[in-house]
Amino acid sequence: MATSPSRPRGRRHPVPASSSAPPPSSSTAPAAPTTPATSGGGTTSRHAPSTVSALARLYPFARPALPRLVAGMVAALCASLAALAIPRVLERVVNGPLAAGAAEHDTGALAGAVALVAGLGLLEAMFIAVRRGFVMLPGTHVEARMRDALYRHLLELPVAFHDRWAGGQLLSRSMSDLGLLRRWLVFGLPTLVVSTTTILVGVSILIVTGGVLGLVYLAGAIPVTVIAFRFSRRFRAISRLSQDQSGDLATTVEESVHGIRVLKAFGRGRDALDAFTDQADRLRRTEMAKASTQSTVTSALTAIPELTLGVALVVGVVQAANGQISVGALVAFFATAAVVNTPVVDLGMTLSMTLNARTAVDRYFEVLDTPNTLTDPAAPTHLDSPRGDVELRDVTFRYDDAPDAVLDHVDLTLPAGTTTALVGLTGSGKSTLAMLVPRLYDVTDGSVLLDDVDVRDLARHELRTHVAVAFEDSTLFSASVRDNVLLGAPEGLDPPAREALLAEALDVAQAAFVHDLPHGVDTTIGEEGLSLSGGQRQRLALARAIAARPRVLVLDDPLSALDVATEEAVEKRLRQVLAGTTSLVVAHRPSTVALADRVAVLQDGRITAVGTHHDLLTHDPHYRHVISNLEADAAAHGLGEHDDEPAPAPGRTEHA
Ligand SMILES: Nc1ncnc2c1ncn2[C@@H]1O[C@H](COP(=O)(O)OP(=O)(O)OP(=O)(O)O)[C@@H](O)[C@H]1O
Repeated sequence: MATSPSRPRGRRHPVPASSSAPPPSSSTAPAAPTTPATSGGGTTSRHAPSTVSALARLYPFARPALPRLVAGMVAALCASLAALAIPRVLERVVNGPLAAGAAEHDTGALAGAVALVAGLGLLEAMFIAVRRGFVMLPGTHVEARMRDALYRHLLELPVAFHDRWAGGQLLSRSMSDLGLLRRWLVFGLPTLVVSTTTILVGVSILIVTGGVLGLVYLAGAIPVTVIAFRFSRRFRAISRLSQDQSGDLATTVEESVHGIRVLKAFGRGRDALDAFTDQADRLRRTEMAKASTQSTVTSALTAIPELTLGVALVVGVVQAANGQISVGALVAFFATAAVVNTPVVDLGMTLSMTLNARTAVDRYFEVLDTPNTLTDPAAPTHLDSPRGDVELRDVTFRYDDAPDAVLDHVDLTLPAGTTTALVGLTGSGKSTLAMLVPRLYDVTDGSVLLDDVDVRDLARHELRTHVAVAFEDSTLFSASVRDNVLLGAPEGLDPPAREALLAEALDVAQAAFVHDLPHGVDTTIGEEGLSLSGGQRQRLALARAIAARPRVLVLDDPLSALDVATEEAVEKRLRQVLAGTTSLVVAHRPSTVALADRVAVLQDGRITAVGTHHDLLTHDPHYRHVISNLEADAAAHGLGEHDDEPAPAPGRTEHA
C-alpha cells in the first residue's frame, strides 16, 4: 500500500530535493559545540543571505503591524534618550550647586535638578510601558498571519511533499519557530534598534563631550565588534541545530503517541524511551552549547566595557587633576557610559534572539518557498455534469527520488457507470494508480482523462467534487460523525437533504453503530477516530466517500477490516449505489472482486489483462496466481471462506 494521503503521521525524514528543501534530519548530528554546522542546513553556507535580508522577508507579514511596531520603537527610543539626558542634568548639578560649596548651596536649583532627574526617570518608565502597549498586539497578529499562511500552503502542497517531510518538523516550524519570531518582533527587534541607537548616540556624546576619554571608550568597541561577529557565526549554526533537533524530537513524540498501541503490544516502551532519552539528551547538549556560547560572549561583553571604563577613569582623574576636564563633565561621562554599557552588555542576548529569529525565518520559508507542483491550470476546463468516463492513457509514474517507475505506459479505460476491480501482487502499484485519478499525484508521463478532459486541465476543487476516494487506512478527524461523513458532501444542500444524504451513506456503509454512540451522529470521535474499531473507521470513511455523491468513486481496499458478514452487507448495498457511478476498486480480497463488472490485472507496472473474473480465471495464469495468493492471505487472516462467487458479469477477457 502506498503512503496514503489520508495518513497524516510522519515517518519520513526531510530529504533535500531543491534549494528550498529542508535540511537533513539533525537527529544523528553531534551536538558538540565544535560541530553544529554539520547539520545546520544550507543557511550557514557561503551563499546564505545575510541576517538582515533573511529577516526582511518578514516584511509582508509585518506590514500591517508596522505603524504600531514603529510607534513602539519610537517610544523605546524616547525612553533611551530620557535615560541619556539624566547624566547631563547630573553634570550641571555637580558643576553648579554642588561645586559652589556648602555656604553657597542653592537648594532651589538642587531641588529643581532632583525633580528633573526624577521626571526623566518617570518619563523613561512611561515610554517603556507605552512601548509594550504598542508592540504586544501586533506581534500576535503577525504570528497568526504567518501560521495561517503556512497551514494554507501545507494543505496546498502535493502529497509528495508530505511523503518527504516529518510531521514534527512541520509542527515545530508552525509552533515554536513562529513563537520565537513573535518574541523577536515584540522584544528583540525594538531592543536591537534601541540598543544600537543608544550605543551610537551615547558613544557620540562621549566623544563630543569627553574628548580623549570618549576615544578611550571607543577603543573598547574594536574587541566588542570582533567578538560579536564571531559569536554571530557560531551561534547561528548552534541555533539551527537546536531548532532542527527540536523538530526531530517532536516527530519522535508524535510517532510514539500515534504508534502507542504497537509499542505497548510489542513491549517496546523501554526501547522507545531509551531512544527518546538519547535524542532529548542530544538536544539538551546543544542547548547547553548554546547557553555556554551566549554566556561566554556576555562575560566578554561585560568585561570589556568595564575594563575600558577603568582605563578611562585613570585618564579622567589625571585630566581632572590637570584641569583639562571639570568634575561635572567627568561625572556626566561616567553616567553616560553607564547608560551605554547596558545595551553593550545585553548585546549577547539581543544578538542571540535575532539569530534565533533568523533561523526561525529560514526554517519557515523552507516550507513556504517549496513550490506547489500540483496546481490548477490558468484557465480550467469546466465539466458541468460529467458522464464519468475515465481513461489512463499511456501513463508512466515514478515517485520523486525513486530510481524506477512504478507504472510503465499503463493504458486502462473505466467506462462510465462500470465497476472495475484492480488486482495485482503486493507492491505492483495498485494504490499508486488509484491515487492518480483524483490527482493526488500527477503522472510523470501520459495522461489521466475524465470525459476526455485531462484531469490537469480541471480545477482541483472541481475534480475532487467529481472523484471521491476511500482508503484502507481510513483517517477520521476529531469532529462529529456527521461532520466526518459529510466532509465532501455537495455544497449548497439544505439541512433536510444533508440529513438524508448522511442517513443513506451510513446505511450503505452499514454504519448503524453510530446511533449507539452517546450522542449518535453528533458524537465527537477522538483524534483520527482512534476511539472506534478499525472496521467502524473504515465504514465511516466509506460513508464519507459515498456522501460525496461523486461521478467516480475510487475505493482502495476500503472493506479490509470488515468481517465477512458485514462485508457482504456493504457490498450488496454498494452494488445498488454504484449502479450509475464509475468505480475503481483496489481489491486485496477475492470477495472484493465480487463488486466488479470487470477486473484489470496489474503486473510489473503494466495492465496485462482486463476481463471478467471468470474469463481471467480461465485464461490468465498470472491472475490465477494473484487470486490464489489473495485467497491464501485471506485464509491466513480467517477471512478466506467467502462463499460468494464474484457476480458474473458480461464482457470478454482483453489481454493487453
Ligand atoms: N510515497 C512513496 N514514495 C516512494 N515509493 C513509494 C511510495 N509509495 C509507494 N511506493 C512504492 O511504489 C510501489 C507500489 O506501491 P503501491 O502501494 O502502489 O502498491 P500496491 O500494489 O498498492 O501494494 P499493496 O497491495 O501491498 O497495497 C512499491 O514498490 C512501493 O514501495
